[in-house]
Amino acid sequence: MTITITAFEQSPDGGKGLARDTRVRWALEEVGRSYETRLVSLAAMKQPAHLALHPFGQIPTYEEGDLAIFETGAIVFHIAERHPGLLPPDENARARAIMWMFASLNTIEPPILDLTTASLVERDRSWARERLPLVEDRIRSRLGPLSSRLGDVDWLDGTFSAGDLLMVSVLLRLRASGLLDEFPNLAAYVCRGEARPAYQRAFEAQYAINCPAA
Ligand SMILES: N[C@@H](CCC(=O)N[C@@H](CSCc1ccc([N+](=O)[O-])cc1)C(=O)NCC(=O)O)C(=O)O
Repeated sequence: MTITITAFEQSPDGGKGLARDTRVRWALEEVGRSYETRLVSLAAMKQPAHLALHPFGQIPTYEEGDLAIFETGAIVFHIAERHPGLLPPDENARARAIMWMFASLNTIEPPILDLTTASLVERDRSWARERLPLVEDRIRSRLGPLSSRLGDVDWLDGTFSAGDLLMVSVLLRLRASGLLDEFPNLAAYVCRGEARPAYQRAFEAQYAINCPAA
């Protein structure tokens, strides 16, 4: 059955691959599944047709037959459960890969999202300059243990998994801040993820939408 995802008609990042449809594209490319993309404008996201699919009026969503789901982590997990290549067959290794999926979204991403808020949404507030270093230090308090745990291996738990896909995707958003460079093994880990042919196909697909002339 055809898989259809939704993505920004024009991504606010101009095609840098930071919007969450890239994570779903990457997962589908890793398992070799083709998919269609329905592009949605910011206005259309808030209209009944899309809200019926995504109660919060966002992207991405995932449709296949009579299944329709939202929430990137759930979509990636759904893809990983139904196709080999993103979760190991060994039960304990599979549980650890799922652990890293949750860790990326629940432990690592929240302070990174807070940095986006602090540096973009709140930057003109009187207290913004005072708050920013606190936000950055909360990110460092997560990156430090993650860096130590990764050490000098390629992936978080043996072979590449959906846990790495989501962790690399979360860390990618930090690159512009310079914080990632304070942890060279994490910066190298992100580059390893970006070097994967599946990621490159996913990136090119979203880039082609946002920069068709290029
Ligand atoms: N928890 C949900 C969050 C989904 C979400 O935040 N979607 C964003 C796009 S990806 C987040 C995102 C947006 C923009 C950039 N960027 O760099 O420009 C990066 C990431 C969205 O639809 N925003 C429109 C809205 O909320 O009205 C999930 O993981 O699926």
